Amino acid sequence: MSLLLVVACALVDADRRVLIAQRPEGKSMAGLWEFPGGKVEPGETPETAIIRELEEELGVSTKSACLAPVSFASHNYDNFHLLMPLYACRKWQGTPQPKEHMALKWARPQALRDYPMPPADAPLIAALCDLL
Ligand SMILES: Nc1nc2c([nH]c(=O)n2[C@@H]2O[C@H](COP(=O)(O)OP(=O)(O)OP(=O)(O)O)[C@@H](O)[C@H]2O)c(=O)[nH]1
Repeated sequence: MSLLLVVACALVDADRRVLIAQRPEGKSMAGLWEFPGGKVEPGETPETAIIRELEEELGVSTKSACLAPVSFASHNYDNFHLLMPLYACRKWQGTPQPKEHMALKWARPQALRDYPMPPADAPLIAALCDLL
C-alpha cells in the first residue's frame, strides 16, 4: 500500500462560505464535490503545490503567508493510502473559475454535508465547521 500525498485548500470568502469543486466526468469519483488541490509533485513543498493547483484549477493566485493549516485527512482507498493536509485561505487574487472541474459552489460549512464528497473528506467538514 503506497502513501499518496495530496494537498487541498478551502478558499473562505467574507461570508465564511467555502469553495468546493465538482470532479469532472471520466475521473475517479466523478461528480463528487472536493476541495481544490492535487498531488504534491517531486521537488514541491505542500505550499508550493497548493499554490500551483489553485492557479491551474481555479485561476487564482495566493501566497504561503495566506495559507493556514486546518486539519488533515488520512484515509485508506483501495489502491493507496491518502494523506491530505487541508489549508484555509482567505486572501487571493482573481475570481475562481472552473478550469478543470464541472462546477464550483460556495457553501456554508454546515451545508457541506449536503454535497456528496470523497469519503476521506468527512472529518475535514467537522474541522471547518469548528474553525469557521
Ligand atoms: N483535490 C482533492 N483531492 C481529493 C479530495 N478528497 C480526496 O479523497 N481526494 C483524492 O485525492 C486525489 C487527488 O489527486 P488529483 O486530483 O491530483 O488526481 P485525480 O484523481 O483528480 O486525477 P489524476 O490522478 O488523473 O491526475 C484523488 O485520488 C482524489 O480522489 C479533496 O477534497 N480534494
